[in-house]
Amino acid sequence: MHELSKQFRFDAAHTLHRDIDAEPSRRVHGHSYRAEVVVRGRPDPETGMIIDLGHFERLLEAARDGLDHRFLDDVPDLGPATMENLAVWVWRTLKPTCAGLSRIVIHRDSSGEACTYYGD
Ligand SMILES: Nc1nc2c(c(=O)[nH]1)N=C([C@H](O)[C@H](O)COP(=O)(O)OP(=O)(O)OP(=O)(O)O)CN2
Ligand SMILES: [Zn+2]
Repeated sequence: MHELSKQFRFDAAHTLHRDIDAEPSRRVHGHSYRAEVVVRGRPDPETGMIIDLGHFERLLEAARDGLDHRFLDDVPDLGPATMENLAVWVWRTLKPTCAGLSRIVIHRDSSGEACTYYGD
């Protein structure tokens, strides 16, 4: 069994209601994110690939389009724009087209934070 991964970056703004550092979090502010998408499977014996990385990149474009340079508070079905919810949103967006989807990791590199979602 193999795992193959590809990443995309997006920059987005949001507000967040929380009980610590509440005031700056409630103001509109932005983050740079890196999303890592992992698929799991056996390479096709003829192609030697789980999925061609060119196809993989095109599938990921749908998720990137929905998040990059967006106000995340307005993204349908996201809920509070936490890394947890972003991971679920990317999973739900890719699941119908991305066979063998195994996990989504949302990174915020500037602060050394990451959240991983393995599906339900
Ligand atoms: N469990 C989670 N907790 C928090 C999340 C999250 O996604 N999941 N997100 C936030 C906020 O986005 C908040 O803006 C982060 O604030 P803070 O950690 O104070 O960091 P900075 O805004 O200073 O980070 P930079 O990216 O370096 O500007 C809070 N909690
Ligand atoms: Zn934030």
